Amino acid sequence: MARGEILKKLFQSFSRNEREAFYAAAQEIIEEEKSKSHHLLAKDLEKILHNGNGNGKTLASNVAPWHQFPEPPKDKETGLPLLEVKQFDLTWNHVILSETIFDTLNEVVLENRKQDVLAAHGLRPKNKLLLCGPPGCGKTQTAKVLSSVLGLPLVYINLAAVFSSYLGETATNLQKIFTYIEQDEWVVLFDEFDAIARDRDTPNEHGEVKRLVNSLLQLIDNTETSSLFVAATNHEKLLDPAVWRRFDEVIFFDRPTVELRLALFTRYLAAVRYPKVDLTEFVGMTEGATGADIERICADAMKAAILRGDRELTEYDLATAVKRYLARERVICNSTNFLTSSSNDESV
Ligand SMILES: Nc1ncnc2c1ncn2[C@@H]1O[C@H](COP(=O)(O)OP(=O)(O)OP(=O)(O)O)[C@@H](O)[C@H]1O
Repeated sequence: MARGEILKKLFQSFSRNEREAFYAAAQEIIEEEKSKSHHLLAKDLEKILHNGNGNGKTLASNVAPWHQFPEPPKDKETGLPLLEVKQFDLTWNHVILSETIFDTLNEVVLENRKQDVLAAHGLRPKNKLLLCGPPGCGKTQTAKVLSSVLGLPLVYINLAAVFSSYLGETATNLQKIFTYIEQDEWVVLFDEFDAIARDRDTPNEHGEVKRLVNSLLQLIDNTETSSLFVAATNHEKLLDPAVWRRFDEVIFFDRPTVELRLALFTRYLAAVRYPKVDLTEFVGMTEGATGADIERICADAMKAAILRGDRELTEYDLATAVKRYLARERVICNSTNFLTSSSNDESV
């Protein structure tokens, strides 16, 4: 329909208070912008239409849900979905990162937002990121924030689940995933990227696995969508160095420094008052803790204060929570040492 006609429909439906007709006309405008490849404008309009003034209420709450994502593909053997689609409403305040990582990610966001401008100069944005580092240091959280700030849904793919015991089936699963992804624009998170390399050390399988990694990276390179691909791994050393080179950016999420631990404590205690607590003491006691550890310590301390009926957190609450964390770490460390030494004994 000509643009003038759609605009007339939009205005008429508004003046007659016909919500469904208004919604339909607005949707037509969004589709028209998409067909002109004005994807960012279309996304912005969609957001305004569906989230209104940010109070979470949908304009057309009595109409069908705004965005029905297509049904995810499933693994033939297990019948389990190969991916999940999620939407988040997070900002950069929801992840505590070093300045260097933040700057790199900001650059990636800018390039992806302005991909039309780059394309006009024959350039493409960085769209393949490899996030490495120990568990609980914010890799998944970063992918969620990236999807939020780019205004795109997050497609979550756990590669450990995709890698079927039959390698042939794995290739089919990857193909199914990319057929799905090509239907729209997303941030795509391949979690446990090392699953490709893990437990497959027989010479034959190794060659096969290499082919799979290459085919996955080729699928990413050749995809028609302008999605952002993020791979995350806790075991980057298991990956072939040649794989690293295929990513536009490799970002290492290390355990947080003193400054970052202080920022994490401050972030995760934001909901309570603690005027008599000196956080630096606890920051010092938690060297080696991850973001997830500090989040748990803060939650434990806050729960203790709340259940006691206090509105203020005390030194004692935090000290108890930190001690509990340290004890837990000792248990984990001892049992890992025990498991390692007994497996060494067996091999002797
Ligand atoms: N840098 C961080 N800033 C803010 N929160 C963090 C950070 N790191 C971890 N967290 C908190 O810990 C939770 C777990 O972290 P996340 O899942 O992002 O870790 P991960 O590195 O992806 O670990 P895994 O490899 O086990 O998936 C997050 O949901 C978040 O609440």
